[in-house]
Amino acid sequence: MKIATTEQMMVEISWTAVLEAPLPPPVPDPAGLEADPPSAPGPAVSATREHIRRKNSASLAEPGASLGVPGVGADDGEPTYSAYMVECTEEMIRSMKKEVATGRVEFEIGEYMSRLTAEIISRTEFGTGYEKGKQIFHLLTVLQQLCAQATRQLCLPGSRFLPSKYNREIKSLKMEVERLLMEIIQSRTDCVEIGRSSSYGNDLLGMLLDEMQKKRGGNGFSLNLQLIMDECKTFFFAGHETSALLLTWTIMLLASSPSWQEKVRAEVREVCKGGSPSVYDLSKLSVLNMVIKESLRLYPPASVLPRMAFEDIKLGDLHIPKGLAIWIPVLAIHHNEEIWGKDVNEFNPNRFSAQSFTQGRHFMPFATGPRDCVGRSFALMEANIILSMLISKFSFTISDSYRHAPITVLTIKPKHGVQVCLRPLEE
Ligand code: HEM
Repeated sequence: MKIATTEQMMVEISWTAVLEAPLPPPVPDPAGLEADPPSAPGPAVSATREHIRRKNSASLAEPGASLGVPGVGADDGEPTYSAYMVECTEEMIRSMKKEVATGRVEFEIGEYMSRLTAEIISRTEFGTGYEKGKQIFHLLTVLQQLCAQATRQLCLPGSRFLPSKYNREIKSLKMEVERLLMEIIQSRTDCVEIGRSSSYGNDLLGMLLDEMQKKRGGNGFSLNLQLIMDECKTFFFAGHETSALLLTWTIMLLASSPSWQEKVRAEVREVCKGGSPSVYDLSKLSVLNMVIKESLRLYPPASVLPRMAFEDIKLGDLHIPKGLAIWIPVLAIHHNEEIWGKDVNEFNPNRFSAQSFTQGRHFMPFATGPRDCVGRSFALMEANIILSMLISKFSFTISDSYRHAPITVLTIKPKHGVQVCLRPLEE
């Protein structure tokens, strides 16, 4: 038996052996691995995440919900996430068409996808307050870039407490973000307190506030505001860049592969008949779904998954001691020739066709187990809607200025962006 001894360092093990090892008992945590305790969400937050997971899965499974009806869902008249997605994509397509009309041909599509997914998550989280939401997310993006800089530098213990220019900048950005978030939260709670509204709203923030209130049994209202603010930030970080990257890489792959682009377009035309996609349509877009999966295999936005062993565990012939930090190398697993075959590095969506594909534990763009992605259905619905709308309005080819340079800093990004040439299609 091999013994992994060094704590807090990356373990070098045979991932194929681990993946083939029988799974330990499923309760309470299938792999005996869990995310760091400090990041574990509280009960109200977990309930909200579960609500989102169910709401998303239900809306994907529910046939007949027309996304074309502006802002209205199929069942209870509340605005649906999908309606926001269609609306925001229509706005982006209109602005792209205007630019094409002025003679512009080349677009750095990553920028557009990043703006679009930020717009969608801002609306989903903050509903009508999304203008302020966008402002918050802009500040969070700057904050994220600043923090990413720190990962590339050698940090001495305790250096984050020094009054350096860098630390002061981070502190003032954090304070500004929290001030804006507090303003939004305060105006919601005020509306309920003075009786102008009976609920905190149908958006993500409203759901969080409702859950917190329920947990307090409706008595008085002293919310854990820090928890709510942290959760708002988590959703933005977790659901913005990952989705933008999925879309950007998929467009790069389709722009480089005219035959797959044509296959997807033909399918979208047949299913959507020239209109906006409905939730019912999405489940029929099988070619597009295969393309999205292959894109997630080749460029999984989350390239590694950090875990910590909470107890001694045995995986195959490998002993993992309690407390060991483990990084699950998703990118390496998705590019393992033993698992995927000789064409592992090629774009071949056919490998995900119903006949040939068994998902197993080898395909994990959204992780697996109890801490998998709660936004999975949301992300897939968003990708299907945006790609089907874009592909029916434009044909795209990869530009000569594109330089293929994926870089990995937790997520996999195109270092120099993805430049594509757009040509509007006849309506
Ligand atoms: C293509 C898009 C996406 C990908 C590839 C992705 C991937 C992942 C992965 C791999 C994890 C697990 C991380 C870990 O355990 O270390 C995760 C967690 C999470 N994701 Fe996503 N995600 C995507 C989109 C979204 C969206 C759109 C949302 C929100 C609407 C979202 C919300 C979350 C949240 C809240 C968690 C933490 C769950 C928990 O800790 O219980 N994700 N995501």
